[in-house]
Amino acid sequence: MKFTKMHGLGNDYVYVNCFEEKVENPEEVAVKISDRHFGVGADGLILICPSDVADVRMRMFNSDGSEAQMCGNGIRCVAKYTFDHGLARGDSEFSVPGQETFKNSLRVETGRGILKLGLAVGDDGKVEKVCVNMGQPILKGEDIPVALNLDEVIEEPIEVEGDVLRMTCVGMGNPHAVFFVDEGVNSIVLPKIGPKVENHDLFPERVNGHWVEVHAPDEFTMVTWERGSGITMACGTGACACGVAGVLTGKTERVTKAHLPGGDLELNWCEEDNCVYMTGPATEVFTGEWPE
Ligand SMILES: N[C@H](CCC[C@H](N)C(=O)O)C(=O)O
Repeated sequence: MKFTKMHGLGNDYVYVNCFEEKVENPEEVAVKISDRHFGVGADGLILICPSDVADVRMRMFNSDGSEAQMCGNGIRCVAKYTFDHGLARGDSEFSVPGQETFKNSLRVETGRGILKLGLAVGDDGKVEKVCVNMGQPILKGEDIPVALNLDEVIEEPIEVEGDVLRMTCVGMGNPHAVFFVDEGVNSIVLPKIGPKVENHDLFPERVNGHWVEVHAPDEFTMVTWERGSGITMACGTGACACGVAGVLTGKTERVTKAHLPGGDLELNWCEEDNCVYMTGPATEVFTGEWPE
């Protein structure tokens, strides 16, 4: 099975072009291929598949084999692969309301519907940066899902490891729990608190956890414990959830820069269409053959 290793800010996945390859049991392949000692090494597996309703379809599997509805860093790499490898032409325009316009765009079918994205193409004709319309944030507790009968989950108390933390929950197709910390994100012991949050009883489908330090109304730093993958260098859907949580809690504005361990993402929760726009890089590292 041919694969391409790509990453978005160090959130790295093994990508398989399913226009050419067939992956029988992606859940099992994801676990084996993600192993950083006995496999290729990645945060998971992403399949780029034909679609009847968009240019391509993305299926995303965490390193524990669980399938997720969306992946922000992943969809930027799917767009880059699709354009660079000629799976689709991407020759229609894309614009962020009141902001920049991209002359190349693609539509990707995901677990949360069809998402549109703009491509910034370099002089070499390859995609360098992608602006994704990530859709509208999901705020109602039961839709995120989190077992709280609330229309919005903002700074709600949750007991973790004997401590009471204040949690803001946002869905981006997948579930996110956001914790604002005053003492700085370097104080967070992710291997200890991450799994407790991921598997907390309040989350029927588990959850991605993020700890956020706000520096200014337009800038924050975040660290992540991902559902199904643990600590990652970046989480695109998570960054969007943190950007939305910042507005809901009055801690940040709608346009923010997120600093993640692997680099920065530009976020804009657009008032005009209530959609979250995320802009960041996508990188192709190497290709290879997986023996099975
Ligand atoms: N672990 C996530 C999927 C990957 C999300 C992340 N890598 C991103 O860039 O959005 C989940 O199970 O919901």
